[in-house]
Amino acid sequence: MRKPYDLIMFDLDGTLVETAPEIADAVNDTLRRFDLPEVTQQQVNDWIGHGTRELLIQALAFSGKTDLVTIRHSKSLTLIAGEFDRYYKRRCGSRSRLYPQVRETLVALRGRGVKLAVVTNKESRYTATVLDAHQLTPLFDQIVSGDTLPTKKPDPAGIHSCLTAFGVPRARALFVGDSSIDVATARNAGLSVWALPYGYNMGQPIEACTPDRVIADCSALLD
Ligand SMILES: O=C(O)COP(=O)(O)O
Repeated sequence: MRKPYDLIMFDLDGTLVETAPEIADAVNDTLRRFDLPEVTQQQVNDWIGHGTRELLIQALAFSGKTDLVTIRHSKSLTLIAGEFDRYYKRRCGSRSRLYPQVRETLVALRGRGVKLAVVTNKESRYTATVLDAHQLTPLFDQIVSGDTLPTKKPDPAGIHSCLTAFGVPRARALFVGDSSIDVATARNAGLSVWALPYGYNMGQPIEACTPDRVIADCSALLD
């Protein structure tokens, strides 16, 4: 069986799993708990990409009619983030779903001997919960979350750590994502990048960040 790449790295939110509905639920659980107005699903979609803590900070700033710096320095942020943590863990798996062709493609790629990794900005405790909720964990050889390394995407460190772990040269590796952050990460690592149009790209069409290919779904990785 043909093996076009030895290693394929995937973004998580908006690429493998549609996570935004339950993230919005957990954010709004938290806002209600602190008597703050709720935010919309579209706002949550557009805040995804920089990690879940950053998304919560955006929501608190919008809902509390204040700015991001004030929220970041607020004494209550630790308490609020702790409550969010509780709500999100409870919501994980409740309204998220795998995008079409994801599981079939991952299984088929593994069958061809391709190493598979997740490189996400989501914090590791949430990454693990989401992957476990969808029985995806055993399909990956390596998982790099937003707090695994000192830097997160678009820094290429996550990609570099996967290339090193499997001894794969850049030309034999591919990054697959849904956002300008993913495209920038791959470019920063000198890697090819394919993008999915159905995810979360901060309200912008994915074509705008010029990935090498836009694919309709993950099954294109098997062509
Ligand atoms: O948690 C986020 O905001 C982003 O996660 P992603 O890197 O998997 O898109």
